[in-house]
Amino acid sequence: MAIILGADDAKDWFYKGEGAANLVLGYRGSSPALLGKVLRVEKIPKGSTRASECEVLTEHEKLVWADIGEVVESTSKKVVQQAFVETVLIPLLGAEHIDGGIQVIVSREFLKIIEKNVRNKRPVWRVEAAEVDLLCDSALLMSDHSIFPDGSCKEGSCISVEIKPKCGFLPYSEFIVGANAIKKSVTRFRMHQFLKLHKKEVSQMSEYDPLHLFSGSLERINLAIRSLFATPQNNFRIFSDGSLIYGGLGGVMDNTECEAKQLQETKKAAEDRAKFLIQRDFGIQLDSFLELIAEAIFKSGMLKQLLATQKLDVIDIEGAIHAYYNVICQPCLVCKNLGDAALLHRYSLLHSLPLDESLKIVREYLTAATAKDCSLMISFRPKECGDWAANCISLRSSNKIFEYRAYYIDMDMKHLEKMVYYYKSDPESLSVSSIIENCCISRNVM
Ligand SMILES: O=P(O)(O)O[C@@H]1[C@@H](OP(=O)(O)O)[C@H](OP(=O)(O)O)[C@H](O)[C@H](OP(=O)(O)O)[C@H]1OP(=O)(O)O
Ligand SMILES: Nc1ncnc2c1ncn2[C@@H]1O[C@H](COP(=O)(O)OP(=O)(O)OP(=O)(O)O)[C@@H](O)[C@H]1O
Ligand SMILES: [Zn+2]
Repeated sequence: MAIILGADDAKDWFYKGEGAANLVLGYRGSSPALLGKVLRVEKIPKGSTRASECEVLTEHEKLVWADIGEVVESTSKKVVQQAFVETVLIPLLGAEHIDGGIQVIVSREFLKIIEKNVRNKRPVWRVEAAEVDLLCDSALLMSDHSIFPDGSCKEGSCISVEIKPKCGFLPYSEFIVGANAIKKSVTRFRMHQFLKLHKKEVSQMSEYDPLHLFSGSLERINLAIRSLFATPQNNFRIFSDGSLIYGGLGGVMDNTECEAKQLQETKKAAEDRAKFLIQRDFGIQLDSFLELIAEAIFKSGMLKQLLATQKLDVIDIEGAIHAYYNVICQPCLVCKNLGDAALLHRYSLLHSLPLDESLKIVREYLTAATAKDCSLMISFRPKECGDWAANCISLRSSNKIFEYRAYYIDMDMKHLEKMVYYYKSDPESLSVSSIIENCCISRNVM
């Protein structure tokens, strides 16, 4: 029977977290069909007039995603998203770690009450940026990946982590112009860190280096996990029995308006609490827990598949943007403003590609963009007895065995029109990072 959530159901849902585009709610009611589930509700930027419920694929997007079948004719964005996961992502990432979820019907009254109930739990900057999209008539119901699903997890025995790994490789495209060559040696994540610091969105640079996490080397993965713990920002969270115990709720942990001392104290308190719960529930030290996470990432092979999907972005946005203009059949605004004849010649090769090749470049660029922005959730519980299974890890440092479950979350299809934003947002972070980097090199402080 189809699940329909109305006004009376709203009290059973509580704020669990959010990203830029969705609000995620946990369930505390008594319906067996909803226990252990989360509800992912779409948001809309404040002041936006876009009726997201009605917005399906544009004519150009239909061309790009023609391979995903009749769904391109669908009148529901949700159906298209589901088909994107099934037809595009599962073949690339494997079905084992993907939970597509199901769409459930939600009434406008339900959404209105939810919006009101969760407002004071949300970070202020998220409230100012976006609100629940009241025009949406459905939401995504999926398993809560911060807990084990079978209910056999006794209280205090499940600890999970969420990691947003971001882009794990350096681009090497021939279409990257000389002035942007820094992209080939400094990760996009690091450049964004400079930009975020400059804009005061974070109070310090992250120590995390995606190249370590994606390296395939257990030693470097360990290093990456330690850095994520040291500077979690919006890239790392820890949950105990589904409740957040470490990392920022709904956004970055840093609050740059806080006094540095206060920030340090808050961080230290969260760190102490995480250490305490890990010791109490798993009987291991923080160091061993971080090692457990690294082992699970290494063993699952998830980042290998994720990296391969990210690398579908072969020619970088500096190449793909020209294919985008081919797809939308408009004069290329990049080439239009270019005075360099050699560059114009290089890009003219892209403009002379047949349409199906341009479509492929754009489709793969957008697929890679999803893979660069998704997260992993890995939950752990001690394995007390029973058979050794493939998803078990024997922790050398503590002589204990743990079971893990790992999932990708946030697999949303990126809009075609975002290609222009990707192209335009590049120079901003490039200019900030190269200025700061040059300045640091000359002062020898890097
Ligand atoms: O552009 P990026 O790399 O900063 O990624 C955006 C993320 O910023 P981040 O750097 O992870 O803090 C951003 O995350 P936050 O809002 O910063 O938590 C979103 O995930 C955004 O995706 P969308 O707008 O929901 O489609 C992300 O946009 P996409 O680039 O993935 O489209
Ligand atoms: N299936 C799940 N189980 C448990 N928690 C979840 C699940 N899905 C999402 N969450 C929590 O909700 C938060 C927001 O979800 P999600 O990343 O899907 O939002 P988003 O708006 O699409 O993110 P982004 O900013 O990357 O676009 C996550 O960071 C995570 O903490
Ligand atoms: Zn062009």
